[in-house]
Amino acid sequence: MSERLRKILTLVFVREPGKILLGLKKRGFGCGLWNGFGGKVEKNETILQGAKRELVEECGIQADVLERIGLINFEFENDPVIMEVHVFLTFHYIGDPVETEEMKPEWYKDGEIPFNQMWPDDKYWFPYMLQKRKFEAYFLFKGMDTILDYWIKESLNDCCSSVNKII
Ligand SMILES: Nc1ncnc2c1[nH]c(=O)n2[C@H]1C[C@H](O)[C@@H](COP(=O)(O)OP(=O)(O)OP(=O)(O)O)O1
Repeated sequence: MSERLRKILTLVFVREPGKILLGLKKRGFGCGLWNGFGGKVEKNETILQGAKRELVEECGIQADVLERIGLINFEFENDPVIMEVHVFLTFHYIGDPVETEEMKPEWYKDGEIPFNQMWPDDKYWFPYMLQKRKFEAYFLFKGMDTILDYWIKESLNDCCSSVNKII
């Protein structure tokens, strides 16, 4: 089997009944798009620790309990790197969201999520996340805007990555 490089990332959604906290990415990958809060997992931390750290860093919110709700693998055409994104959810958090150098947070009603200003894959898997249905998904992208292939299934294994090499 050929060696694949995996980038492990987190993505956290803070919820209130009927509402979700999104952040407008102000720089870097996904700049100008609304998303949850997260980023690369560092070498000295677990995926869960990385998720909690990024949530504090990006919007000042502390969440002691995060529920792992989804796992999404992203591939880009002609790119050997697989992005493995671990999606978490919480209704229990401490603090008010604050704008940071990286993200501008804003609450959205479940029915008013700005999918036209989000990653194109989000509209496929958000319904699972919003309904607390665990899911796994795969998306093959051409560039940043075009989805060439994808699948979603309603289940989530306990095991994390089949990492050959984490970058
Ligand atoms: N296609 C798609 N849909 C939904 N969400 C995402 C993607 N691609 C993604 O990368 N993401 C998510 C996964 C992460 O939460 C962020 C990207 O993290 P990034 O900003 O690259 O990581 P940081 O560690 O914060 O980066 P620095 O700017 O600090 O270097 O988007």
